[in-house]
Amino acid sequence: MSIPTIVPVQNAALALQLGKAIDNKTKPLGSLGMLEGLARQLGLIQQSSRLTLDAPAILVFAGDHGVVAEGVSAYPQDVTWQMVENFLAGGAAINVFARQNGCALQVVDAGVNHDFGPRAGLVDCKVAHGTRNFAQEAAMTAAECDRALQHGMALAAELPGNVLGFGEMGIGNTTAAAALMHKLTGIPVSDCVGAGTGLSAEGILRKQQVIEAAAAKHADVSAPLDVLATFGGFEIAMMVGAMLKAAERRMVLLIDGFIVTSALLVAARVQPAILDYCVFAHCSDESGHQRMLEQLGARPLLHLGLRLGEGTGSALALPLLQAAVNFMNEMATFESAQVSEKSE
Ligand SMILES: Cc1cc2ncn([C@H]3O[C@H](COP(=O)(O)O)[C@@H](O)[C@H]3O)c2cc1C
Ligand SMILES: O=C(O)c1cccnc1
Repeated sequence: MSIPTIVPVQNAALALQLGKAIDNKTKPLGSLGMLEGLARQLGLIQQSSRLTLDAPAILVFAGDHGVVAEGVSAYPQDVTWQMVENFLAGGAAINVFARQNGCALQVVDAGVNHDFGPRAGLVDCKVAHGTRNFAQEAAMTAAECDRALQHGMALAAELPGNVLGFGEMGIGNTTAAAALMHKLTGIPVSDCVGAGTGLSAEGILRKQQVIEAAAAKHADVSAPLDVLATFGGFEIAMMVGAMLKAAERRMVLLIDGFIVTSALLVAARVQPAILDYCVFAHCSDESGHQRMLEQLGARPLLHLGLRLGEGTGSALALPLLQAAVNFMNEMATFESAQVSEKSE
C-alpha cells in the first residue's frame, strides 16, 4: 500500500507576507488572538493570502469493536447502528450542528455489526461486522486494516471542498483510542482511560485493566500501522486513511475529540507533516484528551466540556475557521480605512 506523501507547509516568504497582512488590519497587534494563528495556518496550507473555505464537509465514520465483550462501555453495541439510523434520519447532535453551519455530512459504514442494506445517505465501506476482541487477538488482520485505510483515502480523494471535519460513532471506541494512545506515546494506561459514555469509577478501572492486559499480550507490536491493526477500529483506520489523503490534497483537517485525535496520532507517526494541516476543534472532557493533544503540540480552539464525538466539535469550530477567513478577506487595513497606527 502506498502512503500519501505530505509536504510541510513551511514557506518563509509567504509567512512574512501573511504576518504583515494580519498586522495591517485595523486592530491592535495580535488582538484577534488564535484567529490570527488560524489565518496564518490557512494561508500556508492554501499557499495564498486570499483565503477560502470551499464546500466544508464532515465525514462520520462508524464501526463496532469486539472489545465491548469485556464490558468497557456504559452502552450496548446496538447503539452504534441505532445512531447510524439516527444520523440518516437527521436527528443526532452532529446533524443539528452541521445543518446550523451549512456543512455537508456524510455517514460512512466502516464496519458496523449490522446489515443496513442499500441506504440513501450511507456510504458503504464495510470491512467486516466489527473488529475482533483485542483482549484476545488482534482487532484486525493487516489486510483488513489496509482495506480500511484504502477506503478512507478513496473517500478523501473525491471530496470537492478544501475543509474536512472528522467524526466517529462506535460503542467501545474510547477503549480502542486509549489503547492506541498508550501504545504510541508510552503514557501509562491509567492516564489514557476515561469514562467514555459514562462508566463508573469501577468501570474505568476495569477498562484500564483490559487495556493493560492486552498491551502486555501484544507487547511486541510497535510499528504505528501494526498498533492500529491490533488495537484500533475500522472507523479509526478509515479516518487515518482519509486524514493522510486529505492532507496530501492540502485540505484543512478539522480534528474533533478523543477518538479522532487517536487516529491522528497514528497518522502523525506515519507522516509527521500532517500536523501542519490540522485545526484542533476542542479539548474533550474525556480525561486522556488533554495529554493526547499535548503530545501533538496542539492548541485546541474550544473548551466546552464536550464528550460526545460524532464530529460535533468539528462542526462547532467551523464558524471560527470562517471568521479567520473573513477577517483576512474583508477587514480594512490602517491605510485603507485611514486609521492611525501604533504610536509607541
Ligand atoms: C447515544 C449515544 C450517542 C453517541 N454519539 C457518540 N457517542 C460516542 O460514544 C462512543 C464511545 O464511548 P464508549 O467507548 O464509552 O462506548 C462512541 O460511539 C462515540 O462516538 C455516543 C454514545 C451514545 C451512547
Ligand atoms: O472526545 C470524544 O470524542 C468522546 C468522548 C467520550 C465519548 N465519545 C467521544
